[in-house]
Amino acid sequence: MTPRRPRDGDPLDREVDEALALANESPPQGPQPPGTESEEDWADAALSLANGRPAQPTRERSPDDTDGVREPDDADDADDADDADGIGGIGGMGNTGDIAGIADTGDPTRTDWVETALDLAREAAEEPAAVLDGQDHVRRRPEVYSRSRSSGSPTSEGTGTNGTRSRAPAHQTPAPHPKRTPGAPTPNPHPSMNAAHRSPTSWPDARAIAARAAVKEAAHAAPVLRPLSEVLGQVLAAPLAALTDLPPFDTSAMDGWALSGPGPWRLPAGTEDQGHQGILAGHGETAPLPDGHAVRIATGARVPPGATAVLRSEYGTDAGDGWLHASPAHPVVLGQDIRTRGQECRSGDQLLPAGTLVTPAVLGLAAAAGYDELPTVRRPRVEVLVLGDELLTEGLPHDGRIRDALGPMVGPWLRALGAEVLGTRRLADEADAVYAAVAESSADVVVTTGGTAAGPVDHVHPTLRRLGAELLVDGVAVRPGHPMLLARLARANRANHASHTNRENPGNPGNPGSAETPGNAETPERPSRPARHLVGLPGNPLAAVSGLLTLAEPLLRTLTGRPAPDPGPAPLAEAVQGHPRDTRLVPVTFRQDAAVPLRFNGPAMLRGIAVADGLAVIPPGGAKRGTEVDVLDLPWSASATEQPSHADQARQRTDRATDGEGISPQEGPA
Ligand SMILES: Nc1nc2c(c(=O)[nH]1)N[C@H]1C(S)=C(S)[C@@H](COP(=O)(O)OP(=O)(O)OC[C@H]3O[C@@H](n4cnc5c(N)ncnc54)[C@H](O)[C@@H]3O)O[C@H]1N2
Ligand code: MOO
Repeated sequence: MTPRRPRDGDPLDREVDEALALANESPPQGPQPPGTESEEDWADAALSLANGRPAQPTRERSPDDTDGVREPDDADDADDADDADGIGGIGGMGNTGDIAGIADTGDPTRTDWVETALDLAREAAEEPAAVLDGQDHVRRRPEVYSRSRSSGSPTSEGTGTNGTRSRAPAHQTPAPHPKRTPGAPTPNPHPSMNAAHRSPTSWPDARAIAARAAVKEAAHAAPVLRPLSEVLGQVLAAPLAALTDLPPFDTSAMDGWALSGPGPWRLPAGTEDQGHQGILAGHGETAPLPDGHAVRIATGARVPPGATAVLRSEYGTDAGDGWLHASPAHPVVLGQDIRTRGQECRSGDQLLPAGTLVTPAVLGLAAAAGYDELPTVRRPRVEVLVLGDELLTEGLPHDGRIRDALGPMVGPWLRALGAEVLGTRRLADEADAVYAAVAESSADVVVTTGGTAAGPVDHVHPTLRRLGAELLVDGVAVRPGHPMLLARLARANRANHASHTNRENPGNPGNPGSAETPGNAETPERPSRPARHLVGLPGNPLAAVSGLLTLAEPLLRTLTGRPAPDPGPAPLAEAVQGHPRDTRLVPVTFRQDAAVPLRFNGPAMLRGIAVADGLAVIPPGGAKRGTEVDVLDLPWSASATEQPSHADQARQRTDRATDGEGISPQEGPA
């Protein structure tokens, strides 16, 4: 749907993109160009490469490699397979040991920029540079460029060998592009729809903007009181305070006898029969137990007044003579196996903070603590609009058409993030259809898929212009997913929007109607009531996942009242190549606490994310093996359902332990 053409953007981006597009299409030929002198020349280096002249230094060629073109069976191909676009970009960054046959050039800065240009080239390629054969073995398709590598790439953590650059830690704004003026302002986080060009927002900034975008709307949303059976997966709108002591009365922790004082103990007359049930759970208060007496009791039964301990049935002997004896191996300790009233909480104690995700365990605790209903944050209502004429909803791909992978995925993903999904609609690639669907949606958040780029049938931007939307994020410096966007829209108002219909000029993106410049289009509605938001996810499926985690997750987190997750750093099991300027999100799985990057991580692929535990945040420039990187949880991964953050939980666990809570020492191990 989106033709490859230079995007509107800063001239450097265009230059590089053009070079990279060429690099993927032109086999290298001819002599090598002279080495470039500085990082400033990196785009030129990319262009040189694109024009078929491998930049200095070159890969050391094996004796049988005479053509300079990498063939599938070139000596280093096997080791390099993971680096192929879409199949990894993993396992080589700054680690010459991973790459056989690469010369050490002694000019790391120079080589780095060549390297990064080549990485960009691979990333820009529509097809992965490796393919699967029928046996699921990765084979390399012939490369169209030669590459070089040096030891100590300066894109790696630290300063490399020349001390000129250091890797930005995760969650920090990436280092400015070398061609940007040092000290120049960072990209406007609220770029105008009319801006001459759109600078991508840094990935951490994009997440922060998305988290702040709906603060007002979240504050306006009144909590909803709902029965326990309906609130699983929602978020507590108020702290959960105990409505009762827990346990509400002194309770026997074991089946056995309630005792009073030291033994032996006299049993009630007529209880020699072992079938006698004694005090059962669920019974009201019983008569006081006199000193020196015992009575049979069941687990969970109310301990009679005067009882000083419970003796487990296996630790006592009823000889049938009316006396109970404790086994000498198990002397009775005062209070043993009695759960005292209020051991877990006193009425009024705060059990859980507002913002807690309602899990099955929370439902259980709430019920135990006396709740029939819970106050929860109103779930934001979300509508998913899937754009793309090429999409099929069933059967096998045919005639250039493919299955819609996002329709079945995005709604459930948003639901897992706490949204109420009103529905998923598939729309034709028609400007008016997209406009009408967005304009008339009653959802708090409209999530579109596809159509975010600048192709002839990419209708998201034109629709936002027609609606006078405010673009909060318009492109993010993240791979995949960089065309993602976040906009603020006025509330749907059918009468108002009807008057807008047919007034746009979708073919003229330079003539938009915008909140900032009314005049070319309708005067935008300025929201006097809570706004709604639109998240535009790119059409490439993994790029859409990137948009879900970058923009939808923080936006919905605010709207659902959840605390920010703790991404939890993990060491990388393998080096991961980075993008020179953008953050990369790479599916990973955990093995022995290390994040193992998964292959099949290309923008159009879901095979990696389908088996992933999370997405590793690879800072611009890449990350070496062993580097601690943040890993974003997927909404269904175990830690994502823990609320609040891991760190807070650990702190709370410590607090509880030091409060002496947990299993009472008297109760002993079960
Ligand atoms: N000239 C440029 N072209 C493109 C750029 C760019 O910077 N300059 N960026 C590329 C990137 S990166 C992405 S991502 C896509 C984003 O494009 P759109 O959001 O407009 O998405 P589409 O063009 O509609 O689709 C892209 C791709 O994804 C497939 N797709 C779309 N929807 C689905 C779906 N529901 N299920 C499965 N696959 C889907 C679609 O068929 C295309 O192959 O733009 C690039 N172009
Ligand atoms: O690679 Mo695009 O970044 O697929 O979003």
